[in-house]
Amino acid sequence: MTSHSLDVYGKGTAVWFPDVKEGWTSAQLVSKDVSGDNVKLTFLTDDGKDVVIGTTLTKLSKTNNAELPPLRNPPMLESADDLTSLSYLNEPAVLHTIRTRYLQRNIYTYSGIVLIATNPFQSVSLYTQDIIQAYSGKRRGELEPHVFAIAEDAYRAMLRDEQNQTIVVSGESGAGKTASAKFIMRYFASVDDKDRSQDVKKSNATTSGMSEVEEQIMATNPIMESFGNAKTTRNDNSSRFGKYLEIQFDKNQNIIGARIRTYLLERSRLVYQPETERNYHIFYQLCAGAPPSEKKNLELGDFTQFHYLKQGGSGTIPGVDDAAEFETTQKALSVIGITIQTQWQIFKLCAALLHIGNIEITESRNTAMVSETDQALVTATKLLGIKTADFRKWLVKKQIVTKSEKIVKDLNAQQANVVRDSVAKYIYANLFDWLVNVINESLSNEEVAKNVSSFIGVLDIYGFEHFKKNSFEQFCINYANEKLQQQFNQHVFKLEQEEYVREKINWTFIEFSDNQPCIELIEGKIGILSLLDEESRFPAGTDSSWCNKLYQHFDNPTHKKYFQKPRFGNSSFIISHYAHDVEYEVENFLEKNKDTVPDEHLALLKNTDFEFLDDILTKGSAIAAPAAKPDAKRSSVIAKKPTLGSIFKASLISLMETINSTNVHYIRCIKPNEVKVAWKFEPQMVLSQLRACGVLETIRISCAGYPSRWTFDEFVQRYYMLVRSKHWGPDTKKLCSVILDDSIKDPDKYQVGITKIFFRSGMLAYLERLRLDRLNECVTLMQKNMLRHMHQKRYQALKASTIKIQALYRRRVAMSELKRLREEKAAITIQKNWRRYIQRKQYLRAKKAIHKLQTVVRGVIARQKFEVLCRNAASTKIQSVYRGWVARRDYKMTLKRIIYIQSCLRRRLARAELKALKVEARSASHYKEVSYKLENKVIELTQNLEQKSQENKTLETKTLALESQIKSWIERYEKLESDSNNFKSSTKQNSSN
Ligand SMILES: Nc1ncnc2c1ncn2[C@@H]1O[C@H](COP(=O)(O)OP(=O)(O)OP(=O)(O)O)[C@@H](O)[C@H]1O
Repeated sequence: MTSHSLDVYGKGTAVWFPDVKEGWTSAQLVSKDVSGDNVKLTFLTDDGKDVVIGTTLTKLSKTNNAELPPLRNPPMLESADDLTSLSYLNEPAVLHTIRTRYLQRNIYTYSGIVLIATNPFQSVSLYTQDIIQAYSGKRRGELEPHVFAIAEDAYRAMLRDEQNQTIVVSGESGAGKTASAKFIMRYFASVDDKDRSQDVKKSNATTSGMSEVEEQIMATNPIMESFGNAKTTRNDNSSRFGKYLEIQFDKNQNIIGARIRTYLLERSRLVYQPETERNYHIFYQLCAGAPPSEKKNLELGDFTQFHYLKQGGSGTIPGVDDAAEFETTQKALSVIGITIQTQWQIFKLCAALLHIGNIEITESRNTAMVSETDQALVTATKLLGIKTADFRKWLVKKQIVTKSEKIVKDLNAQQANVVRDSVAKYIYANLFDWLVNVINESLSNEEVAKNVSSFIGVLDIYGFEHFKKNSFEQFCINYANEKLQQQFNQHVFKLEQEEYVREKINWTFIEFSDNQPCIELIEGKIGILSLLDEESRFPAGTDSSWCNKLYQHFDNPTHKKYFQKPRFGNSSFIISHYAHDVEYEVENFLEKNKDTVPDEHLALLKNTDFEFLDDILTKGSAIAAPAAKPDAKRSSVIAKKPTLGSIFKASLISLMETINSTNVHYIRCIKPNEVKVAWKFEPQMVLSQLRACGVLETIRISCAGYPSRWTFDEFVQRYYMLVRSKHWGPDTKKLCSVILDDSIKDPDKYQVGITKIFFRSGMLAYLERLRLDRLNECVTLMQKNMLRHMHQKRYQALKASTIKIQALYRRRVAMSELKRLREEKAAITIQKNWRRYIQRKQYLRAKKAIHKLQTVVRGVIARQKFEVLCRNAASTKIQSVYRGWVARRDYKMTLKRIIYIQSCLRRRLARAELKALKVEARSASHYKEVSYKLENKVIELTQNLEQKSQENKTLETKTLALESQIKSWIERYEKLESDSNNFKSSTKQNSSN
């Protein structure tokens, strides 16, 4: 973890403070006070508490700012799928990222070359055939982090580099190692590699889509789990052994075989299980699933019948049907090629072990006793094919061989129990080894071995363990983890430095705390293990004598860093492992290390009538001591039986040789909570595992170098805005240099390689802050421009609207003007017509007046004539004619009056109508129509006028006719007058005559 200058701690800076419950809690710097040498920083935590840090600049520079809280990453990095892309690579950042992702249901996260897998404790849909196919052919990083990506990576590396591969899966019990290893196996067995030529693809595929050998490899899982897994408090299906499975490929990349190597099977479980735990599954399966006849033969009953099965008090596992599991185991054994007959021999041996456990050992006067008729003893020896009496004898007695004689001594009950259990453990361990051997022979025979071109190994091994009470098992497990951690560190640094060299950047060797001294302390020539072996070989050796030797050798300043004697007591020692200090109780170390079975029992077992037992003892032992190099000086009996410690050391050395000859990939499984509840994240628990699996240590080490690296393209894409646009161009490397020169003043903070830029820790966060500031500036500028643009748009819209309104208004005014003009024109026309009409009327009136005058004149004349006629006593005819004329004239007058009145009426009507039409015409919408109407009215009126004039003409003609008649009447009247005159004159003459 690198420290950061005080400048980085600006107001608002997010940091982390340790928290008892959450591991770390986030806080923000709310005030920073630097006066002279004094520094006062006040932080406000997320849960509302103030934290004040008061220090001095001198102190800070001395401690390299160690007092300052670790910095929190910018939000965009906080759920990064690779921890190495975090700018501040510190413990809280790592924890927070894994936690954030886990709560987002992302169980996988990369930490550089490591895949961190956080157990979901729930079935997740991440392992379907579609997903398997999706990862096929993809490079790591192309898709979300996944166990398949690691498997694919290993496969591709094997093809590309023609190098064997190893995937190391580690983690504490229940973290998901076996689950991950099985997903990897399934991936290889069922992936359909697109790059593989069609003719070699799964040529001998079965109905499952897998080849026969792939099915066999998958079948190893139920077998190994039945015989090597058990229910523990931490995991219902806990593997009680380490396993390295080599999946073997031929030159066509077909899986052609497999080979299993196992490590340190927990033998003690066979004879003792802590509360709530179980023995190996196979025993419960056998009791639940064996047919009645077999049960009878093997004298089996319910599991509660057996001491070795009922000590934990937990015979069943929720959700697990042991009888059904028994069937699965049998099927798997058949798939591997173990005949039904052999299978029942295996089960017979298992039954015999259960009966051994039931042999009752009593004690009398400090001497162990076993009844001759003990049913369990009889059944066990019957099933094992050994002599009951001999077996009984060597259960309660032991033989001490000296140079001169053999002495037989009684054992007490406790010792006898140890002997009984050691025989059972020995047989079971050999059975287990034999099974592994058979599986290997079946999956990788000589023929296969000849064609193996490369392999991918999957190491499913127990992670670092530290409990309240730690014993031999934890010691071996932690020793293995020390070895693996060393390999991991070396690998990471090798890779790291290879990359620095490849990228041609200046680098100095990064110092890291190598755990070699700790390994040396354990496995060295005069190390803890060799002292243990030595003590185990001494007949008088005890745990405490061994412990004292340890103190003598290692409780000194030279070893202080890795070995300590506890302050109280003399029965334990502390080893400072890379992950944790662990205190080991020495009790039973020797016993467990020796794991001895008395020679008498060995001999007895060797002489068995049960051929299968003989077979497993021969083959099993062969595996159990592969690399043991017995010391020739030691007694022959002991030399034959290497200690468990030496076996483990030898197998571990061999494993490390294998691993070191391969290209290694790492999966660290994390158990997020103790109660096995889905999606529950207990930060403290995860933190301790991250420490234990070396993730935090690796991160700490990688921070010493250049932990963050970006390709030029990636870098330019994210940070191009940090420089002016005139620098932007297609040459990304050049642009990177410009950005870096401009942004980072201290050249030690980064290095430019051939394809990448390497940054010191914290630099990305710094660049992110610059980027954010720049974006904020841009945002302000954009806001300004946007506001201008918006106002401009609004102004333009307003202007356009105003112009439109103005145009509309003008149009409306013009329209009304037009309307007015049109109305005016119509009025003029009406007036013109009206005037014409009036003129016509006047003319007619004048004409009528003339006629009237004429009539009057004529009347006067006629009247004068009539008067003359009257006066002259005109004839009655003339008078009557005259009266008739008067009557006609009156009639005519009346008629004319009527006509006049009618025309007046019509005129009034026309005027009213015209007025109405005018009103109508004034309405805008009907203007045209009304004007048409008016025109029509005018036309109609004109027509009326014409009709009237026609009528007038008729009247005129009639008047003329009347005039001519009057004329004729006048003429006749004049004639009549002349006649009357003539008549008068004749009358006068006559009278004169
Ligand atoms: N990826 C996963 N998806 C769903 N469940 C899982 C996953 N990984 C682990 N588990 C669950 O966690 C349980 C414990 O896992 P597993 O047995 O693999 O742990 P382990 O690390 O091998 O433990 P041990 O060291 O005790 O053998 C499994 O039985 C399974 O229920």
